[in-house]
Amino acid sequence: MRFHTRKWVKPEDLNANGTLFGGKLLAWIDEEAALYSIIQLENKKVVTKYMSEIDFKSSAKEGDIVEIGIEPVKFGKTSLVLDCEVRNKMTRESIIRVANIVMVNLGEDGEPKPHGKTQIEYVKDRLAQTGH
Ligand SMILES: CCCCCCCCCCCCCCCC(=O)SCCNC(=O)CCNC(=O)[C@H](O)C(C)(C)COP(=O)(O)OP(=O)(O)OC[C@H]1O[C@@H](n2cnc3c(N)ncnc32)[C@H](O)[C@@H]1OP(=O)(O)O
Repeated sequence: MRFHTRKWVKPEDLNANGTLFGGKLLAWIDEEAALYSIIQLENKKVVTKYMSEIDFKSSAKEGDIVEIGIEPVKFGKTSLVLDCEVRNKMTRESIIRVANIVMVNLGEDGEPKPHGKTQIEYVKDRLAQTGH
């Protein structure tokens, strides 16, 4: 799994217990999954359809740096299924794992639309194909 994004845990991200608020972490995961899908599917109309069991394994505290990892599990017809893990950058301890996040590719009408993708694509290869 590649850990693309880092976040710094700030005072506004904390719960009453003084640790990272779970809802904030889920918002970061949702945004990461959406951005990953937008880039892979080359469409900005992508929505989150489903998230599997959410397992908070450990917490993070103010000042910690967490990193968000994501990898595709399956390219469906209109969907892209992702696996996501967030871990503490210093200790590498896993904080949360969401094994199945289903993102759906939409057309202009807001209905699911086949994305035509079957595997990960890298931006550098896309640029090479267009002669950049
Ligand atoms: C470069 C440009 C920059 C642009 C800069 C943009 C910036 C961007 C910033 C970030 C942005 C953040 C964005 C966050 C993302 C949201 O927060 S999205 C908001 C929350 N989500 C929603 O509102 C979605 C509400 N749900 C719906 O609208 C409808 O359920 C949907 C998604 C259109 C799907 O409709 P449906 O009738 O269920 O469709 P259906 O054809 O049955 O299924 C579609 C696919 O989903 C799968 N599926 C359906 N139900 C399930 C289920 N329960 N479990 C598993 N899979 C399922 C199906 O198997 C199917 O997959 P495929 O076999 O085709 O691959």
